[in-house]
Amino acid sequence: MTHRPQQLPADHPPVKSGRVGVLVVNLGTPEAPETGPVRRYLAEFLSDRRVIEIPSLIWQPILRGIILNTRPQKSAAAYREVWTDKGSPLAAITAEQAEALQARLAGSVQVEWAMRYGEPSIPRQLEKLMDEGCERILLAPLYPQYCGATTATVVDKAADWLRERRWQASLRTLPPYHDDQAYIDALASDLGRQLDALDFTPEVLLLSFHGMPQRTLDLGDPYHCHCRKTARLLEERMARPDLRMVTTFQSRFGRAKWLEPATDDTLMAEGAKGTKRLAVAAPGFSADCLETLEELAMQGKEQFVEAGGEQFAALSCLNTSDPGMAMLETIIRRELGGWI
Ligand SMILES: C=CC1=C(C)c2cc3[nH]c(cc4nc(cc5[nH]c(cc1n2)c(C)c5CCC(=O)O)C(CCC(=O)O)=C4C)c(C)c3C=C
Ligand SMILES: [Fe+2]
Ligand SMILES: [Fe+2]
Repeated sequence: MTHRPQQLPADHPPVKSGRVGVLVVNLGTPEAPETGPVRRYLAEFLSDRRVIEIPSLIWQPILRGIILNTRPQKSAAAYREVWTDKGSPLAAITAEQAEALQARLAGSVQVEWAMRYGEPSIPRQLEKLMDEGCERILLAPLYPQYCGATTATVVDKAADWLRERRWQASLRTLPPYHDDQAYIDALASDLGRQLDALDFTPEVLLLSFHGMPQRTLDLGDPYHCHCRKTARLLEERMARPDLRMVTTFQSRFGRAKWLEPATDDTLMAEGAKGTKRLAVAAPGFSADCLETLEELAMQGKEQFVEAGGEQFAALSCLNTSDPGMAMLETIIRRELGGWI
């Protein structure tokens, strides 16, 4: 058979090609700090089988019958405490990170951002990148520590989109970077700067990571080990012998046993045993969000002070700081090797 150059029909859309896309992804957030939007967000999030590993037949009645009738109102009130004129902090900061990354990577790649739950969705943004001619796409879940409930579910969502397409883009995924020198250096420098700018000298620096059910560790999820390794490397890198560093897990949900020690219990225990000055950082969160701005900075302060603590500071996440963006540029450029 002879090969003939392909002829596109006259009404075929123009074919752009050969570009490289980067899609940065974070968890997701409601559209507004009101009960209805928070219920929609929680319904999607808490129906993910990677997040709640209970058979649907048992879990869905509990979710629909109890949780979605009680939690949205309470969570909406918490979201209102941190909402900004640019919307949810998590979405606003993720958008700014994508913009800053686009400026750093200049013309060679197109950067977009997505939320795993809610909008802008992963399929919508992958579609946008492909429409712009990106046939190679790096999917970058901004979770330094790998977890089935976060990293894997981003990849699942992208794979669902690929499955529906005749013409697939080539996808790569950003590996976890919990022990990457660029990440540890960025945290050490940014947290060091923030600690030095405080008007008091903390005795304790709490490193609070998002919690997970203990069962996921027993089943082999590397999340807990990744958090512990980040904390160990960070402590070594910060080299502050006068600062006691303690690793904890926050945001316990439901009745099952979660990873310990819990952040809230630890804050109360520190206050009760005479620690007066404490700072808390959340190295596993790429962007400030409800869990850092409300749960740590507001509730955490209350827990510490009520138990006897005196001075408390919640340090910012890397967000769009120079060390944070330089780190993201480094790890993303490395993963784009051979593509740009
Ligand atoms: C069983 C429930 C949950 C698991 C497992 C879980 C894991 C997990 N979550 C994050 C990061 C974030 N979680 C955030 C909010 C949030 N998380 C849960 C529940 C679980 N998370 C709920 C119900 C909520 C919503 C708020 C509330 O009602 O309390 C956020 C913030 C989102 C925002 O809009 O600001 C982040 C970020 C990680 C990294 C993780 C596992 C490692
Ligand atoms: Fe969470
Ligand atoms: Fe929380």
